Amino acid sequence: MTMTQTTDQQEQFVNAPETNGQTVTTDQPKDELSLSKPVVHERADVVGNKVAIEVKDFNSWYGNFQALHDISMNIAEKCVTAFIGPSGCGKSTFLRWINRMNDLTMGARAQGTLKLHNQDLFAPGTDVVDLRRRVGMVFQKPNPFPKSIYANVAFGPRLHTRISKTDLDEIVENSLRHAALWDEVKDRLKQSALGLSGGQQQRLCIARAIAAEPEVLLMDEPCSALDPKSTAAIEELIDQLRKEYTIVIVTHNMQQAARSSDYTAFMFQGDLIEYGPTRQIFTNPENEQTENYITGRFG
Ligand SMILES: Nc1ncnc2c1ncn2[C@@H]1O[C@H](COP(=O)(O)OP(=O)(O)OP(=O)(O)O)[C@@H](O)[C@H]1O
Repeated sequence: MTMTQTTDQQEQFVNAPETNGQTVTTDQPKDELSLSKPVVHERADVVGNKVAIEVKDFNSWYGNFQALHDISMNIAEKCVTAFIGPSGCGKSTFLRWINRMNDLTMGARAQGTLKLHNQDLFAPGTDVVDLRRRVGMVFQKPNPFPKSIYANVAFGPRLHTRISKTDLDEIVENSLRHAALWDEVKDRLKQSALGLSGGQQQRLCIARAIAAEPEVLLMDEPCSALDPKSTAAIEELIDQLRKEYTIVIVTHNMQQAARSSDYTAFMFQGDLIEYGPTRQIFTNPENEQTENYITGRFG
């Protein structure tokens, strides 16, 4: 993997990239919607919040195909940041670098700066297993292990620490409570997680991520496989979790982004087009592409 190290410190402002000569051309066709210039935010979208994740001049490729172009942004601590944009624009690719899941993808490589709480995620010697504990991930399709409900939640703590049964019981209960699932499963902790409904399985996956005491929770379309009631439960949960965790969510659901997030990033064909407070993006976007997308004119 090629990484360019930079020594830049955290900046208390957000930069969306310009389409200057640095942007590498992809083989992806760009239609007329991409012709308007990406907005440059000069300042302050996360002012008032600490920066959890710092991204600077971040590029990513799959083989020769460039999937991300010069992404520069700060992601606020203990806030919800939503990534929106049409299919294939690079949302998941970006998310999967934050805990280096893309290390596992053949041909994936990245260049640029990505820091979590000022720690370079690509610095030599980075403990990727620990990074994935610090940056938990919840996927589109609930993916509980074929184990008991208890064992699913206990999995991370057992992996990372030597822990007594009493302490583990406490972590399991707390995590399930945090994930708003305890009352529904407390009498069947030893039963298979696969017997839970889809919505319950997704909350179990969130409990499993929380049990490892992460700093960041990544959620890649966490509700797209769920019914409206389960979706509402997850959104309510996100609202609770934002008090303790930095949450980065990818969603195709505009209402969900508008309801659940503090900041929204709009991406198109690998570029970060616009980024700012969710209210501003949804009520007064600066870029016509953003407006076209959120009003459903494409995507
Ligand atoms: N493993 C891979 N190998 C090659 N190309 C890939 C791979 N994964 C993604 N891509 C390409 O990278 C680009 C960005 O994909 P990505 O999945 O990040 O988009 P996305 O915005 O999350 O899309 P969606 O909303 O459909 O999930 C797409 O053109 C996609 O085809």
